[in-house]
Amino acid sequence: MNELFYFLKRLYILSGKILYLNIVGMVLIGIFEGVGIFLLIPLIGLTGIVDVGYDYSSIFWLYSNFKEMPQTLGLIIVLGAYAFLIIAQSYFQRNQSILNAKIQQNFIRHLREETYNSILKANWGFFLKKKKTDLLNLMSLELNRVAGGTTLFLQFISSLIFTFIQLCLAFWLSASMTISLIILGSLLLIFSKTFVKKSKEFGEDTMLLSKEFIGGVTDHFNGIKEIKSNSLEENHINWFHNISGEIEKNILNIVRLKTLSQFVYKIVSALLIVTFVFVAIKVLKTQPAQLMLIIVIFSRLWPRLAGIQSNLEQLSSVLPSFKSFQDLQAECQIAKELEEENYKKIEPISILRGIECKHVSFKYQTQSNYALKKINLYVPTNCMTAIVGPSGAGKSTLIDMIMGLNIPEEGQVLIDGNPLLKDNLLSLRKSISYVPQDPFLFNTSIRENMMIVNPQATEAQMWESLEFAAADFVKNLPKGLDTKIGDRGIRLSGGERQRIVLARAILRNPAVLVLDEATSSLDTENEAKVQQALEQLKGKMTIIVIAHRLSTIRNAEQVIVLEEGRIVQQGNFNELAMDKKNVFGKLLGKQLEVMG
Ligand SMILES: Nc1ncnc2c1ncn2[C@@H]1O[C@H](COP(=O)(O)OP(=O)(O)OP(=O)(O)O)[C@@H](O)[C@H]1O
Repeated sequence: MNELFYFLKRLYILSGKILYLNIVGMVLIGIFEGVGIFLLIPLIGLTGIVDVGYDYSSIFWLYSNFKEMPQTLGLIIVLGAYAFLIIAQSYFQRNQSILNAKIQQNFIRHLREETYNSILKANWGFFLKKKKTDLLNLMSLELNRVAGGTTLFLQFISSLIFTFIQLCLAFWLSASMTISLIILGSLLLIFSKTFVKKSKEFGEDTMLLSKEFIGGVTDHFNGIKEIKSNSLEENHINWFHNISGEIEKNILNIVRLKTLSQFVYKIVSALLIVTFVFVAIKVLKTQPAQLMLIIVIFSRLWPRLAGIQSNLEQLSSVLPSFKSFQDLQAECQIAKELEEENYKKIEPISILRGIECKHVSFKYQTQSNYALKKINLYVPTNCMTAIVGPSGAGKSTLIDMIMGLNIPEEGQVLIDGNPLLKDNLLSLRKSISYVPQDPFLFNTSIRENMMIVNPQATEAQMWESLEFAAADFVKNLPKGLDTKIGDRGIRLSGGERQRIVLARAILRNPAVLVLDEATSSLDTENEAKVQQALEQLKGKMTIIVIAHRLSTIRNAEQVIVLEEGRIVQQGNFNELAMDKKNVFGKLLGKQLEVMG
């Protein structure tokens, strides 16, 4: 129940006054409904049309006045009063529904924004641990379940208030009968405990299944090319068939449980009512009018109690979703890169001398071996530094370390001699443009993709960057900069995508340009063009390049050679190339062999 109280607290903080207003509305509706029901029988009785066989003077002060009135007038007044109560109740009910929706939507919007913000503001370590599709599932399906849970929760409060008011009125009419009713109601709620527990278990299953479903389907659609080209459709269709079956089974289990609890609940209530009526007539010698009241009390209160019990079950099945939000928020809090108020003040850092790694070691949480071991490295400002080495040597890990994504386990990263800490981490990233091997483009126009990094960029600046990145093919597209490029830029070739992302990186005019295999998909001609462009940047920008194709780094002022997480060589391209026996010489030798 912890998570429920946590969300109740959040609901209270976020809704404030509106929640009080809603509760007042609930109380009013409860009173109108209660009064309406309890007045109906005695009021009709006092008009004399029906003999209820009971004198209500003791409880209804109006009774004696009405007795003197002509029957028709009395009836009109009584029915008018009843109609007024119904109208007032419906009016408040409508407003309360709107208030409920406002509270629910406000809460969900905050929860959605708050979770999204805290996810985006978490550090890189958080994303290395998390499955993206789990986050997607949480932000879509689970959020909807939490939204449903908030509605249930408000309904639950409303049922409790209604029950309380009805019980007060019933108590006023007959204390002994109401006490017996409360005892019976409590017995029923205790008996519902097993159902509530089982509902929670099914709720957990629902959450796991939807996680698996979203994860699987997203993976399949992301890898659709591999699926189609390797004829893997059958495997995936089978997987989908199985998970759909499990989802169906889970839903049916929930419905079975819900209907079973309702079924048992109704039978037990009927038996209790029968016993209660028997005891009321035979033991307590209750009068017929009071018996009528008992039936009214039962008929109104029992469905509400059944509602509370079913609300409890449904709420329990949503609790796992509440809990996963609570856990995620706690995880994000731990992984937070910077305090909220400092986010707005981030300015790009100016690096005057260079970035240094001093005795840096790093290990991924899931690995037993160190990905980087005792790295000592200096990246001078406005020079080109290349990082080379065999696959898995730790090149990308090192770049992620320099960008402040990976935090060293030992050693330090220094910017102009100052340690890279939480305070200057985001400022450093503001001055970096990073181009990965598999560049990411948004499903929109080239123009919008470029403006994401620099919303103030002029058309001329955009063309200049595109030209710089040898992406002048954009000129020949029928819609030029306004060409829509599809999901992740699917309507462009790999090389075209790389050039646009490179142009985008340049448009940001960064102090540091990081290229991780950023020209691997380019043909020789375009690669040469990019080489020339990078050459122009030398002396104006710090460039860090990872490249398997060693021709790309021919002009680098410094080459760092990594092997199994260690720097094994360091120096200028030509110097390193001379020694044919070392790692760099061998890498170069192999590439020349392949090229013939
Ligand atoms: N997210 C991760 N979680 C766990 N281990 C990782 C992760 N990323 C990389 N590694 C491991 O760290 C080591 C270095 O990987 P890294 O990607 O830095 O190598 P690389 O030199 O860039 O390789 P490549 O040239 O193939 O891209 C490898 O052993 C790899 O398996």
